[in-house]
Amino acid sequence: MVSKIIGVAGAGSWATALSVLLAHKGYTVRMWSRHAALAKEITITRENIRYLPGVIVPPAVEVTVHIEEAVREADAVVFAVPSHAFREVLQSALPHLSGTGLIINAAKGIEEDSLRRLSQAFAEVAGPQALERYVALSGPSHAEEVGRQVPTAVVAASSSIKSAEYAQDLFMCDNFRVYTNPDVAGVELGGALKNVIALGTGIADGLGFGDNTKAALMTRGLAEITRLGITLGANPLTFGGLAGVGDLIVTCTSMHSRNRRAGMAIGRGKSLEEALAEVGMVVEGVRTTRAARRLSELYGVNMPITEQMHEVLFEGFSPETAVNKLMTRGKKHETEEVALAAAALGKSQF
Ligand SMILES: NC(=O)C1=CN([C@@H]2O[C@H](COP(=O)(O)OP(=O)(O)OC[C@H]3O[C@@H](n4cnc5c(N)ncnc54)[C@H](O)[C@@H]3O)[C@@H](O)[C@H]2O)C=CC1
Ligand SMILES: O=C(CO)COP(=O)(O)O
Repeated sequence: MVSKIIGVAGAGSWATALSVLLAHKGYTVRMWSRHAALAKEITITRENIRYLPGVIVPPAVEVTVHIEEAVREADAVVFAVPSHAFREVLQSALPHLSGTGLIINAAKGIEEDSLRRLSQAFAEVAGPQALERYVALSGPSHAEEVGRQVPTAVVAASSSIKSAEYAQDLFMCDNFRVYTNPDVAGVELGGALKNVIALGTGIADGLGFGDNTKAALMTRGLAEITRLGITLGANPLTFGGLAGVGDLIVTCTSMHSRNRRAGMAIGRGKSLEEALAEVGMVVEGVRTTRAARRLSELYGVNMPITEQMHEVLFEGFSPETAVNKLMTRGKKHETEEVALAAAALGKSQF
């Protein structure tokens, strides 16, 4: 059974692409924008020119500035706001949500202060019993391509297989294939941590390095993502899936990636602030670099690329110095540290 009215919290590129997809599937979509001007513009022009130009927004997508209107009658609500806004937006929506509808979170990040994954933030706000209605939607899926109906595959993760399958049915269509996965931690960590590596590959591109460098960063990036993930209780197999290596590939190589584009600007000599202004949309990897570095320290997980990203973004080191430090680290055995993390599996308190 699928729902007829879907609320969407957010009106950026991902919220718009998902709203369009859901409208094409025949649902009524109620999208919430915090900006009245944007809501009005989309309603009149049927296009989100600022965030997703060139994609027609069907009449079945209604735009409102009142979150209660977007979620009140909804059978399921999709959250597609930046991860740092998720908790706050959820809190404002919560009193108006039905007690039974599905909550699908499409944001990719880790809370910077609490170090919580977004399902953990959700449980704190809505109560742990509500987690069975929570689904994390992740995987390689740039809004610009989903908006053009380019074939795309993603993953819906939930502790409840029923909820994951409900989300699968909700989104699945000829050009949007949805897999389910019970490993919420792995799916959330894969989706968040790949953004740090994408900033790094962007910097490498901006510096004028080649494909060898990119492949090295992606592969060793996946190794450190997997190490942290395993330590935090994720299933190692998830990192070989769509929310792991799949999203890492697309974000590190795509011209659409906001994280990669911000990295490229930094590699070409721009400051972080200049790079963020140039991209003009949320660059999740910046906050996630801080969170991931703190998690790596807290849990004693070696994450050299994340460490260097932190030095470049926040400690004033040059990208060239970071590359040099990574290349001249002590000799390593390729799989040793992942094996150690796997051996410690089950010991995490997080
Ligand atoms: N753009 C994409 O292709 C994809 C994005 N995502 C994830 O979706 C989330 C949203 O990303 P985008 O749509 O790209 O961002 P965006 O920058 O295109 O849009 C962000 C939207 O959130 C609103 N917003 C910003 N701060 C807010 C706050 N404090 N409270 C409420 N609303 C706020 C903005 O006004 C805007 O409407 C991120 O976590 C991102 O990683 C996931 C998959 C694909
Ligand atoms: O997560 C994404 C694609 O799967 C979007 O990545 P960016 O935020 O870097 O554009």
